[in-house]
Amino acid sequence: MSDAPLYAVEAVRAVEARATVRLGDSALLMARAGQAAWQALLDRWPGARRILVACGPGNNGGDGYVLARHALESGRDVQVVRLSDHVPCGTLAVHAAEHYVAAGGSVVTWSGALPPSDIVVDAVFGIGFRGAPSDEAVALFTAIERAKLPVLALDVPSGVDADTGSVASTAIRADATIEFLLPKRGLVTGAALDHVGECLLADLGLTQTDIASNVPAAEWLRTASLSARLPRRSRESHKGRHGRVLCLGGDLGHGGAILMTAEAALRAGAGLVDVGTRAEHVTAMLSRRPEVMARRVDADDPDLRELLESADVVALGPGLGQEAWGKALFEASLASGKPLVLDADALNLLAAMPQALPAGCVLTPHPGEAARLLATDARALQHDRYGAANDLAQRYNAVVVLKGAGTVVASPRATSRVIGAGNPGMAVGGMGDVLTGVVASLHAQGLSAFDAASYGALLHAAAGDAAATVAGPIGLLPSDLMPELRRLRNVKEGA
Ligand SMILES: NC(=O)C1=CN([C@@H]2O[C@H](COP(=O)(O)OP(=O)(O)OC[C@H]3O[C@@H](n4cnc5c(N)ncnc54)[C@H](O)[C@@H]3O)[C@@H](O)[C@H]2O)[C@@H](O)CC1
Ligand SMILES: [K+]
Repeated sequence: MSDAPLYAVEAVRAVEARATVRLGDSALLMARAGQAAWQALLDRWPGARRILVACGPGNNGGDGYVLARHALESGRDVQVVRLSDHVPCGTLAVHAAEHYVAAGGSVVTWSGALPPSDIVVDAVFGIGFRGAPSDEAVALFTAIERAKLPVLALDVPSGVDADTGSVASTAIRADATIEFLLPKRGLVTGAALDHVGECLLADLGLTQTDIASNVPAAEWLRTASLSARLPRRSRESHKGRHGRVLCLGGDLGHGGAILMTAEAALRAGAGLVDVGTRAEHVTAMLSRRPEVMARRVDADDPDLRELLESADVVALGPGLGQEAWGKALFEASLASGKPLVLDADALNLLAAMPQALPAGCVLTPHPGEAARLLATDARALQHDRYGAANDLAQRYNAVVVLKGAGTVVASPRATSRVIGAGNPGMAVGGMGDVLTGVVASLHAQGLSAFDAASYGALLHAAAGDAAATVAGPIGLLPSDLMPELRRLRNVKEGA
């Protein structure tokens, strides 16, 4: 799969309105949605005989009634279940329900137990879902989950906010979700990823004119497009042409962090990599990775100034600590005016001492660090990852890589990007140190801060996916990514 534009719900509604006018029939999109969903169900679960369709009150429920009618007309045993207050409202949903009943379909009000079935179709809420589900809806969602049947969600798994990716306390977990019209940005990041299952798209016959002026809210980056985005090398190149990265960090007890950053910078193609760290770590680093130029640095050290001067990009933060030594390195780096990639304790120091950053900086916070920078809490921040990443990018006039499932990369001046790769095995200490090195490396090799952050995050996630294929995601180590970074960095465009 290649990169794809993603849309906000407001844009989806505008496009729907334009397509409806063009088609001259307000019911046609719903008819196509229900038909496409029925076809998707047949393709994936051809043996399903007993089909349970949970229908809500809005047009998502309307899509469910259309699917139910197709299933009925195909000779399946169909049951629509709805909550007592989920009587269809709105002309389209009312007509779809009437049509289903006229074809001989039955509807039962949910009484606390699910009728026997082979598959559940979730048509309770779509893009119109807001707030929290009622107690009755929570009980229905819980019963569906406990039934352990395959679930096909129509447009959006009910309980998920298609705009922000925020998930209600209880929400449908689908095996597959068939989105209608356009892919929605909320379904590819954060907690939503645990609910969508396989994502399918039915564009319902949209034309480019329907989409027209609706700009995408985000761009979804996929591994397949990675090789085309990375800098190439000419045959007559030399080490001075591929950027010099200075990695600063590794306070006592944390020397491994900055070594992983440095090694990742090399594996991602930087020509020269220096490390400024504690004297105690230098010998160990040189014996483990002699290609790294490791030196002791201290505050007000002429060596530190010299290192900063010769660097193209500074990777600052892994294992830095927040004591006097770390603070001195942090302050010297900011004063140098060099482009910085700030991670870990460099972000914590920035949160404690907010200040303007030099041009071309990248921040790589996990949700906890981002929450500290925005003076909020991580749970609240996770309810709107796009909003949080954008707020940070504006506040610091820097590129922001908000890590976590569906990493969001925001720039103060461009449409956000979301990483469509990565796996839960990457949730382990040290992965962020590797990411910092990769981003700094690509930045030093000439990519802009935004491209280095985006394609660096994609390269890192793709390397994590490749490494996880060896023996599964659990137990994956950051060092396992190193050979994969190298391999992916050398994949030829189009290969
Ligand atoms: N927008 C489009 O482009 C198209 C939309 N279609 C379908 O229509 C859906 C959107 O329809 P609607 O705008 O009617 O919205 P939904 O059907 O998603 O949900 C809105 C209904 O749910 C209720 N509701 C929302 N949050 C609730 C909560 N927390 N507790 C209880 N009730 C709640 C609302 O009061 C309203 O009755 C799409 O997701 C899609 O499935 C399709 O028919 C085809 C085209
Ligand atoms: K749904």
